[in-house]
Amino acid sequence: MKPLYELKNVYYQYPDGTIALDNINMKIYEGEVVAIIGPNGAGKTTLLKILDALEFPKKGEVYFEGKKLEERLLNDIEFMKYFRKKVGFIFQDPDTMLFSPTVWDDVAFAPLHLYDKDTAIKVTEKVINEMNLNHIKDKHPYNISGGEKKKSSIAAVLSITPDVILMDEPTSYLDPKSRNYIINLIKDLKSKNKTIVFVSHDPNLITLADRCYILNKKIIAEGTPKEIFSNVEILEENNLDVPEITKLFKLLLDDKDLISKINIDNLPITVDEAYNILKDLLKSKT
Ligand SMILES: Nc1ncnc2c1ncn2[C@@H]1O[C@H](COP(=O)(O)OP(=O)(O)OP(=O)(O)O)[C@@H](O)[C@H]1O
Repeated sequence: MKPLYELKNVYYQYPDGTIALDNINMKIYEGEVVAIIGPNGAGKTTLLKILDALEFPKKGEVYFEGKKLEERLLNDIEFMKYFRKKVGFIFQDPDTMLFSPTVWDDVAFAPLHLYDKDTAIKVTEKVINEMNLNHIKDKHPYNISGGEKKKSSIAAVLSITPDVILMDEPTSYLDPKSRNYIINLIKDLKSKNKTIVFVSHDPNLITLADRCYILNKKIIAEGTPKEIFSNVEILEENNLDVPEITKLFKLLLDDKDLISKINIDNLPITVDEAYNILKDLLKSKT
């Protein structure tokens, strides 16, 4: 199967000399959910910008559907329209994405550029309803809460029904209920075979990924979320959060008196996983 994206030896340096990405090789397949984790300043946002063709590598190449993403290609109006409809980027800071007089106008902005007026209105209403934004649709985006801004900015991207969704910290600014909403949204998008690449520190979100990369300018590790989170040393070395529940199980497994009693292949990342392990363990003892 051909990858949707292929990055070959990608190197990116900002004009002030800061090296953000160094020798990145990566393939992303259609329908995959890929999580990017890494410490502050690791180049995660820069990588998403490169996948969205907002920036281009200074060395190396990025291919999308076999075509090399470069300025020349994006200057081709046909391709640019195709690509902007196909790939949506949800920025970390919703303020950078909301600029219209009302939330409704922000969600309608891209559809009005892509479709005829009636279709644009229909898709806008649909997303506003699906994302429960009716109560704020006539408000100015300055006058809504951080979480509502985040949801509005997500709606503004989903309104173009992109096949590929790039998300930078989608659960930041959100309370537990809204975080769960995003988790369910990602599950739903995954079930519709959307390709999702997200940057996050949230273990509940990262467990949804098929694959996970640790990035720190270079690719430090790649694997399933379970493989990555079981490697507590590599997480700590790269200044990454180890979920508390994972730490607890590591302590239990490191306890020589308990070792023979706990038999698990991978450390749990979430409370649900830990619950299932403990449930089986307790059942086997009764
Ligand atoms: N416009 C810019 N000009 C110069 N340097 C920049 C610019 N934007 C980012 N950088 C630098 O590039 C590096 C990578 O930044 P990037 O925003 O991609 O990291 P990140 O992993 O997303 O960080 P965070 O987790 O803090 O959001 C950092 O050292 C950052 O200071």
